[in-house]
Amino acid sequence: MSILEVTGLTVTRPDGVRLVDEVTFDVDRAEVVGIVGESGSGKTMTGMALLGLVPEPLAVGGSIRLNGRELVTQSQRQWQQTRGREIAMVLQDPSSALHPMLKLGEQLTDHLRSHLGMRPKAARARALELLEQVHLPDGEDILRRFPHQLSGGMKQRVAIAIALACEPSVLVADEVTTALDANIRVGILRLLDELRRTTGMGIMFITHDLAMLSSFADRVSVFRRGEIVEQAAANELFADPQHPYTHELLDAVPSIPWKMVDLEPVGSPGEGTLDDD
Ligand SMILES: Nc1ncnc2c1ncn2[C@@H]1O[C@H](COP(=O)(O)OP(=O)(O)OP(=O)(O)O)[C@@H](O)[C@H]1O
Repeated sequence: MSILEVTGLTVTRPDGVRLVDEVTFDVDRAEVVGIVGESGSGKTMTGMALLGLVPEPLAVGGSIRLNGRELVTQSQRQWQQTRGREIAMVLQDPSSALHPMLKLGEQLTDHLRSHLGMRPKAARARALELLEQVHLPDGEDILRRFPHQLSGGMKQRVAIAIALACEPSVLVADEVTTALDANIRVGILRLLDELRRTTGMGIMFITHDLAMLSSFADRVSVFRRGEIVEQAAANELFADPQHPYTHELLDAVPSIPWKMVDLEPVGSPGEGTLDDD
């Protein structure tokens, strides 16, 4: 059974315009589902709907079942329980997940204390464990730093560590590599690839970069104007795209460099886990 089943999801403006229009897809355990499409096609809005974060006065309809439980009809209080615990999100700008004036140690342990009710000592130990899980060496040192003292790639790893804290079943990763340099981007992809294997977490990976999905995603959904126009296993989609819009997207990619990147295990020689810039 899929851990996440989205059926006929809609996000509608008060004037009746649908920003997300009858979207249906699912995510299995340890699976990466790529969501691709042009700017404004409803990718982020779909991700926001999965976390109960669609702003008023927009209305959400359809069904989102997570681990068999319906989310669309739940109360704000229930959403607060679901967010972070069962489903988490990482965004393009890691700074949005981090308070600029607080040391990372404080932020990580506060998060663990408030979400899991951990005591200070246990929260600190868990924070170090999480930093190790995202391959940030010298966790003690990281915990003493402020966000601005880390590179973009390191900050994104910390944001991922925070997202992992409550061991969510699904991670929504929205353009998480877009702001990063190419080599650091590969490091983050390898990390996510490792995490889904080791934790069983499903990943909904939103990107405008179809090429990137060729070596990373198991399945791909192509969004256009709020709708899914094509949905297929990644290898099928790249080998034999069906929809004219998918052809258009593929034609816009000069080559598929990522196809050549066989994702190696994280921490393998040459990756450089400490991606300071
Ligand atoms: N708060 C809002 N109220 C009304 N419309 C909105 C709101 N936020 C976004 N939209 C509109 O919803 C549509 C879908 O936006 P969304 O951000 O989901 O697109 P996207 O595919 O993620 O694009 P991008 O790749 O640029 O992030 C767009 O037309 C956008 O203008």
